[in-house]
Amino acid sequence: MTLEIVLEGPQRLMGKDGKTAFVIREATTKDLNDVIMINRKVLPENYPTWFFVEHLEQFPKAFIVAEIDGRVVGYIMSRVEYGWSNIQKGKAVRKGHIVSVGVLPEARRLGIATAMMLRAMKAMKVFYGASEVYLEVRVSNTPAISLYEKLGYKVVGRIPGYYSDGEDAFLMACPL
Ligand SMILES: CC(=O)SCCNC(=O)CCNC(=O)[C@H](O)C(C)(C)COP(=O)(O)OP(=O)(O)OC[C@H]1O[C@@H](n2cnc3c(N)ncnc32)[C@H](O)[C@@H]1OP(=O)(O)O
Ligand SMILES: [Zn+2]
Repeated sequence: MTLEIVLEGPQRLMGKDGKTAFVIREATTKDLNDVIMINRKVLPENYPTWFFVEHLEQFPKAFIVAEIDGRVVGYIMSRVEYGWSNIQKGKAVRKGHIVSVGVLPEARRLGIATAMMLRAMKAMKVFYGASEVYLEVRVSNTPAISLYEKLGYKVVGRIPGYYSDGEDAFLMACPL
C-alpha cells in the first residue's frame, strides 16, 4: 500500500469505496466528548475522562481523529513508554503503545483505522523517538487482528485473562 501520511495539519484522503472522503488530524480538547462517546459505543474497555485528557496532553501528536463531513467518526489514542522490547529480547527501547482505536460502524471498511494507525505510528517514531509499537487485542477480535497484521504487526505473546470478562489478549508488535 502506498499511503503517504503527512504529519503536519489535517490530511484529506479518499475512502476505499471511492466516494467517501475523510480527514485525519490531531485531536484537540474539543474532540474529547466525541472520542469518549465513540469509545463507549464501540468497545467494552472504557476509561475515565482524565485518562483521555492525560494522553492528549502528553502525546498530542499521536492522538488522532478522523472526520467525515466535519463529524468525528474515529479516534486513536497512543502513548510512548520506555521498557523491554517486544521484538528484540533483552533490549530496552522507547516503544509506542496503541491504547485504543475505534471507528463508528457506519464509517468502517473505508481505510480510516489504517490511516489513523499509520499517522499515529509515524508520529510516535518522529516526535517521540519510538523504535517499535505494541498493543493488546482480544483473541476473538478478528477484524482488528487482520487490520494490525496488514500493517505489519505480529503476535508476540498471549496474556491470559487480560480483559475484565476473562478473555485473553494477544500482544502484537511492529518495528517502526
Ligand atoms: C488496541 C485496541 O484498541 S484493540 C480494539 C480495536 N477496536 C475495536 O475492536 C473497536 C470495534 N472495531 C472498530 O472500531 C473497527 O472495526 C476497527 C478499528 C477494528 C477497524 O476500523 P476500519 O476503519 O473499518 O478499518 P480499515 O477500513 O482501515 O480496515 C483495514 C483492514 O482491516 C481488516 N478488517 C477491518 N474490518 C474487518 C472485518 N470486519 N472483518 C475482517 N477484516 C476486517 C481488513 O483486512 C481491512 O482491509 P479491507 O477492508 O481492504 O479488507
Ligand atoms: Zn494497552
